[in-house]
Amino acid sequence: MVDYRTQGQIAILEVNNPPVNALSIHVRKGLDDGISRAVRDPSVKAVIVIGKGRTFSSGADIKEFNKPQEGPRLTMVGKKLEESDKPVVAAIHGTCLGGGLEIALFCHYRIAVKSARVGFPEVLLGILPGAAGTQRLPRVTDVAVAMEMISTGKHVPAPKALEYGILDKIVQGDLLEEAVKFAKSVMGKPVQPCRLSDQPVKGADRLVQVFDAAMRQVKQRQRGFMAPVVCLKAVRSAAELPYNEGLLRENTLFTELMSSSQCAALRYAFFAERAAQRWQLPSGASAANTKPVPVKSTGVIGAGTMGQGIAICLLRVDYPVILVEQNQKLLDKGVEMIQLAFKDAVRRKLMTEDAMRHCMSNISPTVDMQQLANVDLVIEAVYENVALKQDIFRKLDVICKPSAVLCTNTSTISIDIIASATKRPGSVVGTHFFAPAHIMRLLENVYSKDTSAQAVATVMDLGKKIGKVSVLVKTCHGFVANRMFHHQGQEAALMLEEGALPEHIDKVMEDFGMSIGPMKVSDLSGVDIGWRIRHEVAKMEGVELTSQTRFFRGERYCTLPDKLYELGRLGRKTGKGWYRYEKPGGRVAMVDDEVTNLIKKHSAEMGIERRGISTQEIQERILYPAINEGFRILEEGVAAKPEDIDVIWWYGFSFPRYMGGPMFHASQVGLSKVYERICYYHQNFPYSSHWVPSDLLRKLASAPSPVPISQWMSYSQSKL
Ligand SMILES: CCCCCCC[C@H](O)CC(=O)SCCNC(=O)CCNC(=O)[C@H](O)C(C)(C)COP(=O)([O-])OP(=O)([O-])OC[C@H]1O[C@@H](n2cnc3c(N)ncnc32)[C@H](O)[C@@H]1OP(=O)([O-])[O-]
Ligand SMILES: NC(=O)c1ccc[n+]([C@@H]2O[C@H](COP(=O)([O-])OP(=O)(O)OC[C@H]3O[C@@H](n4cnc5c(N)ncnc54)[C@H](O)[C@@H]3O)[C@@H](O)[C@H]2O)c1
Repeated sequence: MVDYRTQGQIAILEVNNPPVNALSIHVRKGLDDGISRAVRDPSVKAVIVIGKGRTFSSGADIKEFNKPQEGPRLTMVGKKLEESDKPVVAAIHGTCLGGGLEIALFCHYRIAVKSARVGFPEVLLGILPGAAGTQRLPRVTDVAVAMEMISTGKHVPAPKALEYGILDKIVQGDLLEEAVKFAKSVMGKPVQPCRLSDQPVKGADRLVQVFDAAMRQVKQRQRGFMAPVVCLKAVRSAAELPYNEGLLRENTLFTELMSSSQCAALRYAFFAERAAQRWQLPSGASAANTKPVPVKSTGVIGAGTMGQGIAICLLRVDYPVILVEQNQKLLDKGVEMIQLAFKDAVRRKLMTEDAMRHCMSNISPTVDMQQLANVDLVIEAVYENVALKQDIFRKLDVICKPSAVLCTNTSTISIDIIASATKRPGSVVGTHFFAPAHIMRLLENVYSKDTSAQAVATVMDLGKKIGKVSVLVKTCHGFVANRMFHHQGQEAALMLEEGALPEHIDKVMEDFGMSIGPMKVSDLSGVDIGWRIRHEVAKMEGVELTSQTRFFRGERYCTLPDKLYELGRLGRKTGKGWYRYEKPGGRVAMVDDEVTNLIKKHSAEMGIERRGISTQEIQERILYPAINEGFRILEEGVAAKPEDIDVIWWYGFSFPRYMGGPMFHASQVGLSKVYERICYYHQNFPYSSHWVPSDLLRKLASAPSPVPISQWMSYSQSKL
């Protein structure tokens, strides 16, 4: 796990723990033995710590977190490195994260290649750097930088780390050769000035202002999330206490966080997200045995809200995009909006002017679908209308080359239905982006009964290339995300007519931890989207939905969202929806009396006496129907595992990751309790089928002891 060798008077400790050199027990032991041996050996005059493979070190081994600590502790190993009288140089490439950076900070010098990145991502796991990181970083760089890095977990590129004083030098060429040269240059120099534990905290005189400002930011950015707050307190203690006392304080805070439910949720999230990438089809084809179609050119059909965002995603990573619209006016508008989004990114320093010009030069706008003849992959993003989508796919079948992957961004329509319009259903696959498509990280990829493994591999790979988190699900109406979210929308509307207001519902859910409440989400996606879906379904079933409709498909139906749509209040894009915005496309949601009056008038018309609705009721009526639907989705095999559902919620709906997603949340609340409340609402609202408890939930809730989330699927299969 750590190879020890000498090169002249230099000892080299090479960490070798693929794939990312996590500091597992054998690595800590290897480093401990290695430094002792180097210190003992009189012929050794300097030491280099370096990582083999793709990275220096990704930090502590997260898989060891729930187990009793064995072997030397990281702080003990670090202390030995620091106490060595022979200079110790950390030679960094790839990533140097968490415990990896702590090890580097115990070394007397740090050099790195330009492409390296350093950081303390512990906060994203709900903990803090617990091997002296909170005490040592503010001694090597300014306390403000330390607070920012530790409370956000952001990776810092090597040139910035050099500027911050975290690195001593950036080297070019072979890292080990450069490290040897560097080690020779410091051989024999006293190491005492390089021991961070002896250094004062930098910028301690500004501690109070820096701490207050950082705390304000953290609380505003990440409401309810404990770890960043505790991280800041730990760094503050570095400036307030002597080094050894600071270490004890860090340890106390670390232990507190490590045992929290938020940390458990975030560890779950870390592995769940990676597990989602290991997709498998019922045929046995999987990520491991399927190659994607090479994609060099792309097409997007529809330059509306979603088409624009999707095109931006593709252009940003250098894919040429043929953008197709139904007429020149809408095409020009779409291109203009894309340009505006890029300009905004330039203004916010997220890209350079040159990069923007390059992206724009890669768009070929057209109203002629024939231009798509040679593209490798097309994404359709026209209105949510079955006949229209089928017509488009019929044409694509004729126009596109045989190897092309034909994707649809439909948010609800079964991929089977769309694919059936072509003679190559194997090439048709859902790529469900979330609004705003160039910002939201989720890509819900959807396979039909015919989708080929290669088409699936292609869209999963595309997701990675454009920086999305992809989750693969089986087709059905609404897939996973919208199928679950739909019930939230229904319940929210029903609560509005019973007595709640949009701002109440949003406040409760935002206090729960959602970054924006469901009514604001509806405004963001567009009130027309839901309207189109409901009316499309009604049309297919030969039903006319009117302002008087109270039941649809045997279910209680609330016409409020339809009334909003009929007023032209389509959400942010028209500057009015459940809220008022400063302008069309505006972001600041303001309570609008017109909406309050509309809701109250609607309740009166429906003969409903409005009542106060408690926080608990709002929370449960928003979350539990979605959770119940999540269990049905698992029962039907639409999602392969609960973890996939939770990934969809973090990235598609900004569900607070530190609460683990709706399915993990249910497991924390206790399935028997969740089941009991769902039964209660089912009794009270018998005309809403989303309250009919799922069989899988019932089975798991009645298990003799709680079934861990990782075993839900195997438990349910064993009970079939
Ligand atoms: C217990 C008491 C300790 C007290 C002391 C505290 C010490 C310290 O302060 C705490 C920490 O360091 S906390 C740690 C702070 N550090 C972090 O939070 C860094 C977390 N890691 C990352 O951010 C990314 O993995 C990298 C950027 C390193 C690589 O990204 P990439 O190239 O896209 O690759 P990828 O696909 O992401 O990973 C490849 C495989 O490696 C696996 N794995 C990865 N890291 C692991 C780890 N630390 N561990 C175990 N496994 C880890 C990963 O699961 C995956 O496995 P799979 O079976 O193939 O699925
Ligand atoms: N808006 C969302 O939040 C969201 C999220 C995920 C998925 N979706 C889905 O994405 C799709 C598009 O939604 P949107 O919100 O971008 O709609 P939109 O109304 O903003 O844009 C649709 C665009 O398609 C164009 N179009 C229609 N017929 C066309 C044709 N024959 N050829 C070329 N272009 C044509 C329209 O002119 C329009 O510009 C829908 O299927 C929707 O369900 C929307």
